[in-house]
Amino acid sequence: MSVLIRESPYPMVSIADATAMIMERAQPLGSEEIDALTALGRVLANDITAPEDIPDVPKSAMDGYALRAGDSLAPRRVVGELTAGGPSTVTLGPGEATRIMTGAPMPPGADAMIPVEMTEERDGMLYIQRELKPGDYVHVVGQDVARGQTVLTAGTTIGAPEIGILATLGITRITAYRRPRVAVLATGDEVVEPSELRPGGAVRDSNRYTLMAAVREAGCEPISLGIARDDIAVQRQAILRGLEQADVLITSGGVSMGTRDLIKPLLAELGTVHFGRIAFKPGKPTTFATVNGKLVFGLPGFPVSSLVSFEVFVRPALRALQGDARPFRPQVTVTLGQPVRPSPDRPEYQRIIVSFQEGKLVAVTTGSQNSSRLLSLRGANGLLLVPAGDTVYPAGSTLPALLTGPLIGEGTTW
Ligand SMILES: Nc1nc2c(c(=O)[nH]1)N[C@H]1C(S)=C(S)[C@@H](COP(=O)(O)OP(=O)(O)OC[C@H]3O[C@@H](n4cnc5c(N)ncnc54)[C@H](O)[C@@H]3O)O[C@H]1N2
Ligand code: MOO
Repeated sequence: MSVLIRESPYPMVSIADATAMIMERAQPLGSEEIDALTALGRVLANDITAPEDIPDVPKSAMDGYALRAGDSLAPRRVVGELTAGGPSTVTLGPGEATRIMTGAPMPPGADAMIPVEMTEERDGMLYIQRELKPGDYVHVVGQDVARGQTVLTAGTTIGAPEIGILATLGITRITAYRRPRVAVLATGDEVVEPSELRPGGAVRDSNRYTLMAAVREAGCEPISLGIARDDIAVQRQAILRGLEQADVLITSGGVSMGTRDLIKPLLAELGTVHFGRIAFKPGKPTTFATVNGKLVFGLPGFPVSSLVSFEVFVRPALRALQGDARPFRPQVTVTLGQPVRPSPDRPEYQRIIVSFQEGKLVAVTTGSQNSSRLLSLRGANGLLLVPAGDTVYPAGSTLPALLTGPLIGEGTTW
């Protein structure tokens, strides 16, 4: 029979030290050329400079008439019509105007335009109701983008506007950081596939599916390594298989003090364990190692500990590996909408719902913060940073929080 070890050989590190140990090893993986117009969610590896002015010629900003401002209020002869994309057939002389539509290039000779609402046209003549200055209602060359301007910087995550900017400039290929492949392994004799018949006392594997979804949300490619039972040879083989296929390995379970908690000794055998315990709740036994330069995270088995440890320690690393210039979630100050009891021995990341109310970010917790209660993460858009202690924080006091999802609000009210 194996023996229970009474004291962990791993020193308890602080959240800040754990983060520093991870982030110094989370360097971008390299880059590749990809299609720009389908690059949603990818991270740019190079700055993008505009190769041309947008617009490249002066254009009409409205539907109306192009004319010469110097002709003042005198009626003009209407000599043609210009549409966006149509042929440019007109050159304006003094006393002349041409109909022009929004987005059509200004004709030679014209220096302003007037919207149709400010005009009348009778018998081929244009009458205008106000004086114009040169440049009025004209979209000038380079007004939207100037040639040579840096329009996007390395480390930017491509969203819808960035795709539009690239399309506008005719940039159809970009260099993006490679997306990390992340292998996820569940461990435990009691853990079964959610689709299997569950023997009494067994636990369905929620962690692997939760973590793979979180990996995808973090912009990476998840690889499932299945469930490894609590056997050192089986787990060793699964870890090695994961490291062959992936850039990062995440395991779930088997990191605390039980006789079947095999992950820490295995990682120590295969590589270097940088820390094996964090003064942090939920997720004290979270373990970080490197094996042949690859990052390995041993996350706890409790479902909440697993996902909160992922959010706090793994996600920033995954964002940094793909070159994100801002790998961390934003930290804000929230006002408590209810009293909050701290954990006596460890700083705790309580799951909260943050909403914007009367000019303040107000946080309420998601109910019981038990490490096994996955419902405490349902609907949460933040993690409240509660320092260790004995004194309850009353409603109305303020604490720092990480925003992990969109703020709750009522939409626009004017
Ligand atoms: N004597 C001590 N015991 C424990 C300590 C300690 O310091 N001393 N730490 C506790 C803390 S804190 C945590 S967190 C847990 C984490 O333990 P493990 O990572 O070893 O997790 P397991 O024992 O394997 O499992 C814990 C719990 O989670 C369930 N589980 C496991 N895998 C999955 C999965 N894939 N999907 C869903 N649920 C899963 C498992 O059945 C257990 O109920 O240790 C404390 N113990
Ligand atoms: O760190 Mo454990 O997650 O407190 O239960």
